[in-house]
Amino acid sequence: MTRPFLKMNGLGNDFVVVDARQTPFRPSAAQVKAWGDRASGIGFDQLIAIEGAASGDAFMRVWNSDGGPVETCGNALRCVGWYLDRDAPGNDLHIDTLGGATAAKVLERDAKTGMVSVDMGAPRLAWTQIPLSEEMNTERLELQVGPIDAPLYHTPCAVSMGNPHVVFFVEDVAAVDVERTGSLIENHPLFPEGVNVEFAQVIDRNTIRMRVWERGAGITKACGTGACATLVACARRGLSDRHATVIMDGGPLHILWRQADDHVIMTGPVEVEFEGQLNG
Ligand SMILES: N[C@@H](CCC[C@H](N)C(=O)O)C(=O)O
Repeated sequence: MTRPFLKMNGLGNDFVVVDARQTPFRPSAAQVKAWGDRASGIGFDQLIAIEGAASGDAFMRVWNSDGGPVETCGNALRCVGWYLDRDAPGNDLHIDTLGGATAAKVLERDAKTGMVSVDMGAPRLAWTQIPLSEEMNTERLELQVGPIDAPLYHTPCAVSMGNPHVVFFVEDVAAVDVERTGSLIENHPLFPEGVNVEFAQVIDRNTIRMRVWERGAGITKACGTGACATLVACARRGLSDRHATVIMDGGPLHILWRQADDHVIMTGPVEVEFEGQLNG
C-alpha cells in the first residue's frame, strides 16, 4: 500500500507529513525507522500524521526518526497549521497532541512557505516522577555520566512543553560537544522517558543562541518545543525577558511567554520541500 505525503520543514527540522483524516495510518516502529533513514529511506527528523479529532480541527501524532512515538513537536505544529489553513485561511486552528492542546494561526502564506504562530499552552517545570526540583545539580549528573566539562555547563533547568526538555546554560555554545553530551544526558537515569537536551548561550535579554540534541533524533537544525523550553528556562532564571529570539543552527524563532495566561507563543517559518509516496 502507498500513502501520499508532503515533505516539510521548520528551520530545517524536517518532517514527512501524512494526512490520515480519511484513512487510518499506524506504521510500525521498524517502518518509521526505515523511512527516516537518510541513506536508504526518505530521511526526516520526525514523521507526522494529521488525524481527525473529536473536538478541534485535528490531532497531530508524532514519531521520532528512531521509530519511537512522542508527545508533540513545535516545528511540526507550524507545518500542520499551514497545511490545515489551506481549507480555512486565516482561522485559528485547534490542533490536539498527546502533549496537550494547541492553537495555530497562519500569519503569512504562499504556495510553498508561510509564517505561523502557535499557542503552545503553559510550560510545566519539574515534570518528572522522581524527586527532582526545577534546579538540577550538575555534579549529580556528572557522577553518573562522567565529566561533562563543568564549569562550562551551569546548573540546568527541566521544562516540559508537553515533551521533556533539560536546558543547560553555557558561556560559549560553539564550544559544546552537542553529540557527546546530548547523548549522555538523553539516556541519563534521571529521565526515565529520555529527554531533549538544549545548550543555551544568552546573548542579551532578548536574544538567545541555542543548539539542541533531540531525544530519538539526535542533532537537529531546530527544535520548536526546545526553543520554547529554552526561553522559559532563561526567563525563570532571570537571564532573559519573557520574549526573545531563539537562534538555532537552522535560524530564529520568536518566543513569547505570556504573563496573562502563562502560555508560550512560538512564531516562525515553514517550508514545503516536495510531495511523495510512502511504500510498505
Ligand atoms: N523537533 C521537535 C520535537 C520532536 C520530538 C522530540 N524529539 C521528543 O522526543 O520529544 C520540535 O520542533 O519541537
